[in-house]
Amino acid sequence: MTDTAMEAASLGKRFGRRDIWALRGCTFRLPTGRVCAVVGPNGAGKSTLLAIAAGLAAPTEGTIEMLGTPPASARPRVGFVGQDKPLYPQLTIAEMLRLGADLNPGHWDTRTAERIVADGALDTKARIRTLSGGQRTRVALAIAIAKQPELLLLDEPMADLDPMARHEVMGTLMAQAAEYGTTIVMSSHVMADLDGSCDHLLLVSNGSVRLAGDIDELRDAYAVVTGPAESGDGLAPHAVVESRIAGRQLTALVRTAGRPLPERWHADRPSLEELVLAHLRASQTTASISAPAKIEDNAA
Ligand SMILES: Nc1ncnc2c1ncn2[C@@H]1O[C@H](COP(=O)(O)OP(=O)(O)OP(=O)(O)O)[C@@H](O)[C@H]1O
Repeated sequence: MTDTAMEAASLGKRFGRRDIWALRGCTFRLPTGRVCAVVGPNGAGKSTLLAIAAGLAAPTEGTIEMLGTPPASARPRVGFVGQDKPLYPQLTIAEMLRLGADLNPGHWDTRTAERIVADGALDTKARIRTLSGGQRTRVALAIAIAKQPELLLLDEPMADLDPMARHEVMGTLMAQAAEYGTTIVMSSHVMADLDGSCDHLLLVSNGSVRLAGDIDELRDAYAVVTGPAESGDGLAPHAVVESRIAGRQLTALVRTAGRPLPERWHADRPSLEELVLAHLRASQTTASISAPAKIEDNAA
């Protein structure tokens, strides 16, 4: 047994021969038993990372291990739902679930699969090709979860779901994590889906990991500070990730790492969204970072 769900070292992926990298120099470690949000703008490299983790694409350079082994050998212990929700359109839902059972002998929980489908009020006689995007997502999730994986990789699982279905599916995922200790790694653009549900963050931008670690620890290590614009120099000992001036007031995200701030500054613990947005804006104007803003949870 390993306590590491996913570990990458200098991971890189280049598509084609052009010198354009979808991922480059990604080093991080994700412990088991966590619900990890993979966040980043369009084209950041999230899907590429999840496809490599699922064993569906090979890295160009560097290494990645899933549950202590290469992705291909971890596959029986990993459930993956990609953005395109690969299902057989000509099969009915019932036939699709039976196929899932046949492909996962000894690793299949029929009741869970049927419950997740029933929660969406789906008719199991309906053919996959007649389902909406959100209904397909539900069937794909039912299959991935019924496989009883140790690790679930989900690429934007909420994208096609309406707000009520989102809430309900997130509840199913959290129950799975709590009951079986399943590690969940999911990408999303919707911070509201992630805040309060995820306890670990992997922030990817331009193919690099900008921030990684336990969300509570990250929020403790940073502060949103406000104060008079002319006293901005007083922040100098701290790493300023991003700062903005509105009128006479300066607002900044700083990495305090527990060190006290000058008294004239008002400091608040950042929300997950504030942490993410400040790092993303800073990654687009790297000049505004006065010290390395990236902290690793536990760099290998
Ligand atoms: N099969 C491919 N061939 C060539 N380039 C690719 C391929 N797949 C991805 N890319 C490129 O790699 C980069 C990262 O893409 P990726 O799909 O991983 O981003 P993403 O973070 O998942 O984006 P989104 O949030 O829009 O889904 C993009 O520039 C994309 O154009």
